[in-house]
Amino acid sequence: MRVIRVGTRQSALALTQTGHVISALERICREEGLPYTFETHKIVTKGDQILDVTLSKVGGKGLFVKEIEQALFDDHIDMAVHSMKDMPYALPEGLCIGAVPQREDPRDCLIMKEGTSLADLPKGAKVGTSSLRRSCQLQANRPDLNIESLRGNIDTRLKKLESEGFDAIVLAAAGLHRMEWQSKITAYLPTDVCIPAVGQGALAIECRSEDEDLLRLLRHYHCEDTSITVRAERAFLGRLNGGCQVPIGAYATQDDTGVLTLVGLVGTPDGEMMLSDTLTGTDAEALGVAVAERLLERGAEPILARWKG
Ligand SMILES: NCc1[nH]cc(CCC(=O)O)c1CC(=O)O
Repeated sequence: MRVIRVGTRQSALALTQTGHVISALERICREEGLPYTFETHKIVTKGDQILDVTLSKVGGKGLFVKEIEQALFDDHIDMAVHSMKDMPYALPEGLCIGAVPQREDPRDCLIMKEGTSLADLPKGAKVGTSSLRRSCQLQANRPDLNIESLRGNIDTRLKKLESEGFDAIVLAAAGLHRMEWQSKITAYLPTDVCIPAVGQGALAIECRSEDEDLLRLLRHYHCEDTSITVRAERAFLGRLNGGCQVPIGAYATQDDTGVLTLVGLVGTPDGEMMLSDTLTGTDAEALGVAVAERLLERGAEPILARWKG
């Protein structure tokens, strides 16, 4: 019997999604008769320590994953459960994504005090998000809205809706679904109104590339449909070299014939500039790069340059 040590952040959402992953792996082990048990290891990341500061000011990629990856290298844990959208494009040498489970709902959603849709928000309503991508697309749609910073884990953000006088806040539907808080959702923002973050709604199971034993188990849990669409989105991100401080979004889908459609977005946080483009293809990486290059040709470079630093 091998004990698999599973590393995770210690936010309520991280622990819940790690619990789901472990349950799914335990079920696979029962069904396949495989000799593994699982143990949760909580790890504090730099991102958790600075949740109160605007992350876009601090900058840096992978704030929620570095310490966890170090624990993999140090052999303190065997695998890690991450939100895919927190993963930087490039993985350190020696680590790999052993499985991408099936994606949850990729959409953003509004949680409102009153009303039932974005259109119901009064002129000048105070909307909470610290995501430059969400701010860009909301402002493009509703320039009158007052977007204000909202930091913290999702439980903290939901509390701030009440305590800090927001009319609405924007969160990823996936996190709320995993917490079984879907009843708090007022309205889903369609993916063409608010293009999601790269990898939103998906998880990444990371492990050491040399751990073939664990990789063999993880293969049973892998969802290739999710993985291929996320690869297209991440190739887009990689070509633009974007971190979390850049208003970038991308969303890929696949039809039953295997053809991928990828929509990519680059904009400014005030929504005054917003470039998006859609292409179809069958090679995920090539498609991601092609959409990124279309946007670069159309003037994305100066937008990206402004937010590097
Ligand atoms: N930015 C933090 C973060 N990282 C992953 C999720 C949950 C959704 C997901 O798995 O994509 C969230 C919360 C949110 O954006 O509302």
